[in-house]
Amino acid sequence: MKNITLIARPEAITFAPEQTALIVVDMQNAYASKGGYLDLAGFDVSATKPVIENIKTAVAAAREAGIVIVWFQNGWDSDYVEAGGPGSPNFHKSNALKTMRKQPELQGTLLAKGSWDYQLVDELVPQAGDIVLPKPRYSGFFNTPLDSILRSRGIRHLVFTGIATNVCVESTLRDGFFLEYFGVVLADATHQAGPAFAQQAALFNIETFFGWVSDVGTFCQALQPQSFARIA
Ligand SMILES: NC(=O)N/C=C\C(=O)O
Repeated sequence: MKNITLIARPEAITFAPEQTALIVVDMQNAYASKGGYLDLAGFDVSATKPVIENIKTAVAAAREAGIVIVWFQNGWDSDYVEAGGPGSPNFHKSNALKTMRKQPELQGTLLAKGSWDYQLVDELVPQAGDIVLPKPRYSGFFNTPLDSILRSRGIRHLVFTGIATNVCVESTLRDGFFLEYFGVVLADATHQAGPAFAQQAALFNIETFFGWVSDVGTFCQALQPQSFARIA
């Protein structure tokens, strides 16, 4: 297949579709829906609808171009054994766990496997051939088979979408950088947890130190000739 050149910041990046994965990070009700974990913990999720739509567009374009789609779901068993106890920093820093300690009636609901909160939003549905991976911490590389799955397919480029830009997207892209993956974020297919400056800071860090930043329209445009070539 022909290489694709994506216009991005700080410069364009070229990749082969068969060596690329589109990573959709944690598009669960917890992170994108009213009544989900972030909302209950006091984070603003009012602007996530366009992000969901943009991810849908990016996923469709990537699939058409032969790019593998990896969906992450963040969370733990409903007894929170996988979340770690007081000996884990996650126990102290996870705002989901903290929210449930403050509001014990929520215990067993936030980010618990099998719950509505854990489910991907209704608008985003993995298809046969996609890879769906649970993850127990912010980085998608930690305690998951992601690295071996990517290596076994010769994948070297990762295009990131999802929530939250400044937490799980950035953590996964950074870990990927250390493992020699090229990471690109589609900015309008991501949303931060926290104030707008958290989004700007994450994107600044990524484009300056760890990877590249582009957007969904530019990504689709870059893939389009590929799609036409495949159809013709
Ligand atoms: N998916 C994420 O970026 N998660 C951010 C915070 C959390 O899970 O507590």
